[in-house]
Amino acid sequence: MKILVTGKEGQVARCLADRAADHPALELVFCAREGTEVRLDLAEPATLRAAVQQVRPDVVLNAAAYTAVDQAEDEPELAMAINGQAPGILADEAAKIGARFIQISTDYVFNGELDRPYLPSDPVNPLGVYGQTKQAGEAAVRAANPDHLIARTAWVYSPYGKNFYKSMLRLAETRDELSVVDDQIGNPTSAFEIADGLLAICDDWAAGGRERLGETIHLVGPEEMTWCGFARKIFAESTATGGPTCHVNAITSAEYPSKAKRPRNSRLRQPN
Ligand SMILES: NC(=O)C1=CN([C@@H]2O[C@H](COP(=O)(O)OP(=O)(O)OC[C@H]3O[C@@H](n4cnc5c(N)ncnc54)[C@H](OP(=O)(O)O)[C@@H]3O)[C@@H](O)[C@H]2O)C=CC1
Ligand SMILES: Cc1cn([C@H]2C[C@H](O)[C@@H](COP(=O)(O)OP(=O)(O)O[C@H]3O[C@@H](C)C(=O)[C@@H](O)[C@H]3O)O2)c(=O)[nH]c1=O
Ligand SMILES: [Mg+2]
Repeated sequence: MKILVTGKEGQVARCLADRAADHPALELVFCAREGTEVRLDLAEPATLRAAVQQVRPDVVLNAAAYTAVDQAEDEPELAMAINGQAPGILADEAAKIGARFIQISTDYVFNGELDRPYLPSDPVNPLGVYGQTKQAGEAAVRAANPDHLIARTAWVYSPYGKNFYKSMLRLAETRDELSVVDDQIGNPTSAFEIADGLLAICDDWAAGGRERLGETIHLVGPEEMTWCGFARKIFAESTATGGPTCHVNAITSAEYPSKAKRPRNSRLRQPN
């Protein structure tokens, strides 16, 4: 089964590539703005339709996105084109050739006011531009292609790209103290867990199954903690392996001003 993956250097895309060898029934074709045989720019609709027509996959997996949460507040139109509109165009082109569509979405579609982990059925109400654009992307995919899977994840870390885990270790090289917010709680998620979860579903599809088709699921790591707790865990592990460490001060979100407001409660749960 051929899977067209958007993005190549992103965290999830790199982990999908690393895991591909464990899934002999799946052939992954990566496309990005540059450096790939098939060129795809989510901000250029013509390249989306052309990429799907050129590769003619069985599944399109959209692993690329505009992920700069604060910067999105300053360029909402570009973020909306990439996260809100492009997924619908790709899902529509996939539908035209009978291909299924996988969209990755985020905890930031919720406002975080609920006092329990969010279920897929809970209403969305994003606080910032990034979340609004990802919500629009979800809606566009549902409307364009009934054979979709929307997998919401959160707080992604990996050895690749930019993420909180790598930022903490990098900052610790030059600092012996950091202040990290302790009033936002969520589920840190390894990009490898996301890759494994999505590829297991694709294996089912390749074998003729319809697992999770038409569903919105929550695919996150098993533990819940605050960003401050996550930072302390990162340094505890780093210390144990002789890596850099750092003292972590707990602060409130009000003490860490940022352009975009983040949800207080980002926890996601999958009911079954
Ligand atoms: N990171 C996180 O904490 C979370 C991420 N998600 C979602 O998971 C998915 C994967 O995220 P993650 O792997 O962390 O993302 P990354 O930020 O690591 O990578 C994003 C990728 O998207 C590509 N991209 C950005 N703009 C375009 C464009 N116009 N055309 C083509 N490609 C583009 C980037 O390419 P380039 O290298 O060229 O810039 C990059 O490869 C996304 O849908 C994201 O919204 C959900 C929850 C949490
Ligand atoms: C670097 C740093 C961050 N923080 C805070 C800011 C923020 O609230 C939190 C995490 O920082 P980040 O920059 O990783 O936050 P952010 O980029 O908002 O992370 C989000 O990215 C998008 C793509 C998602 O979809 C979300 O699930 C989530 O992972 O930690 C500190 O308190 N101290 C620090 O020194
Ligand atoms: Mg960030």
